[in-house]
Amino acid sequence: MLSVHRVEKSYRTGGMFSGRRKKVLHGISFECEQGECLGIIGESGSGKSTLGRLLLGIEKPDRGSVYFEGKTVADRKARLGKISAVFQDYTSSINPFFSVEQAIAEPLKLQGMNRLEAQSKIDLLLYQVGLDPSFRNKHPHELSGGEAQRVCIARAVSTEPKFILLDEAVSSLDGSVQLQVLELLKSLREIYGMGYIFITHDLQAAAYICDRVMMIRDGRVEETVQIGQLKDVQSPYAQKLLQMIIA
Ligand SMILES: Nc1ncnc2c1ncn2[C@@H]1O[C@H](COP(=O)(O)OP(=O)(O)OP(=O)(O)O)[C@@H](O)[C@H]1O
Repeated sequence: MLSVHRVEKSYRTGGMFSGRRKKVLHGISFECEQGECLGIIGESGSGKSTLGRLLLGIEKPDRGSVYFEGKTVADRKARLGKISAVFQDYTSSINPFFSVEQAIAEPLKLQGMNRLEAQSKIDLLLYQVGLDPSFRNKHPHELSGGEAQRVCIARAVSTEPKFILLDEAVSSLDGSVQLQVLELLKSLREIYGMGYIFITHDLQAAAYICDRVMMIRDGRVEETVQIGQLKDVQSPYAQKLLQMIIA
């Protein structure tokens, strides 16, 4: 379904005229099946968000390729409405001048849905993410972090994508709100059957929601493991991450 072949990415370092580059991703390959929740975990700076941007097709790899349903994600048509994303920074993810209704309606309009259909879809989505209809006319500054992230999730789900990329989507939320949003993501996955790519530095959150986790270190895949086999990880780095949860 989502297939990544030997992607490499580097960025220029030391200013515009510097020839120096830092390699961030070193030949990463993996696959993610329809309906699967794959966690991508690693320490800060390991390249998780860079990999996420390549999966979304918003940045191109220097080498290698990302295919979704057999087509390259570089082709916007191949991914429009089929892959969506929720980021950590929910406050800047929503246009501050938009009401909740307008924010959720935006991707539906892009898909050509008419106003009447969009209205009933927004009602359903608000209900599914646990927000009552009075939220329709609120603006981002009137929402708590958890409420704003629910709006971002409603918008990401609105086009019924095959995949949602969640980049540190619960990391800024308080413990209990984080758990509520993870529960929400689980229930939406049951309703819509979509897959998640769950990028996080938090192995505990990944263990809660993912079927499988891929651990990356310095831009390389260190180990990939089914959640049920987490305690049997082999590499010292994976064992260290595991120890951090147990401790
Ligand atoms: N646009 C960019 N230009 C230059 N360097 C970049 C760019 N994006 C990322 N990097 C560098 O690539 C490396 C990996 O960054 P990335 O954000 O992918 O890591 P991460 O694992 O998501 O980290 P975090 O958990 O802190 O968000 C870092 O050293 C970062 O400084």
